[in-house]
Amino acid sequence: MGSQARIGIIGAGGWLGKAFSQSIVEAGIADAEALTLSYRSAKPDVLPSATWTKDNQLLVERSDVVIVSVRPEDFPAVRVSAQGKLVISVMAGVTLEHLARHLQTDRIVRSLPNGAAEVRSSYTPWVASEAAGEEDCRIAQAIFESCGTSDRLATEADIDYFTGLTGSGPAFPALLAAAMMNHAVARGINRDVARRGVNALLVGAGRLAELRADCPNDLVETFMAYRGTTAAAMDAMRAAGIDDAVGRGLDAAFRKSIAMGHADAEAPQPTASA
Ligand SMILES: NC(=O)C1=CN([C@@H]2O[C@H](COP(=O)(O)OP(=O)(O)OC[C@H]3O[C@@H](n4cnc5c(N)ncnc54)[C@H](O)[C@@H]3O)[C@@H](O)[C@H]2O)C=CC1
Ligand SMILES: O=C(O)[C@@H]1CCC=N1
Repeated sequence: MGSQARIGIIGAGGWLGKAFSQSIVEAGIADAEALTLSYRSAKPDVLPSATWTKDNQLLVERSDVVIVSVRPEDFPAVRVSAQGKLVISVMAGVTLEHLARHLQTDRIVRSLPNGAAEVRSSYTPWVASEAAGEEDCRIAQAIFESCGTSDRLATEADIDYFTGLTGSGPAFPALLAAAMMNHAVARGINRDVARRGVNALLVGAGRLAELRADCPNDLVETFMAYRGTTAAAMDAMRAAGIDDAVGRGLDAAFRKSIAMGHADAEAPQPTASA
């Protein structure tokens, strides 16, 4: 398919759809002219030389690869036949089996990027259906790596697990940062100063992790070794159950992803295409 791959993105006006459409062009996987992008209400004002449409069946017909990037609850209303096409889903909880049945193709890649795709720093795990060939997997991986890093996983259950671990993952440092900011403000620290300080440490911690490429446990141990303020804080956080809280959160995300897949299986079959 090379640089002239014809790629369609259903839901290209959204957070991930917009990020992928831009990163695909930036990485030279497809020219903007080879992209067909769909939206539901207002036409986005990015990539003006791509073809923008509200007609998802037209999008499929104009594309060799179709990326589905609508919210899971909006997927049943996407009534298209993608027979013979490679479909790449980024939707949480929608199984390979449901994708194949609903979109009428057996060439499927199910993936789970994260919101850092917007800054080309997603981590995107993925699995492929049996009928997806080597070239299908190659282009899928190139698309994922246009906005970060990626790994092919062994099983679909692993995708359900990674949905919480890395798909939802950027929310968790944000949750920690929000708790820190709330604590600072409750102590009477000026809100803007607290926001700048906490945002800066979030970015700094990310850059440190990128530079050192350590296992997170090693970074924690480096701080613990001072036996100073940081160790006092982390000992107190662990005693309060931070490891247990994180484990419970990841288990809840895994269960939710599996439950979304079961809800799909029980959903009524689509009756029409286009
Ligand atoms: N945002 C995130 O951090 C992550 C999201 N995901 C998954 O990616 C998918 C998209 O998520 P976001 O981009 O965050 O959601 P979003 O709500 O920003 O984007 C979805 C877009 O799809 C459009 N849409 C809905 N039905 C449509 C239709 N029939 N035709 C054309 N466009 C339609 C909506 O108007 C919206 O612009 C979801 O399924 C989500 O589970 C996966 C990993 C991370
Ligand atoms: O919360 C969600 O369902 C989506 C999938 C992973 C991140 N956002």
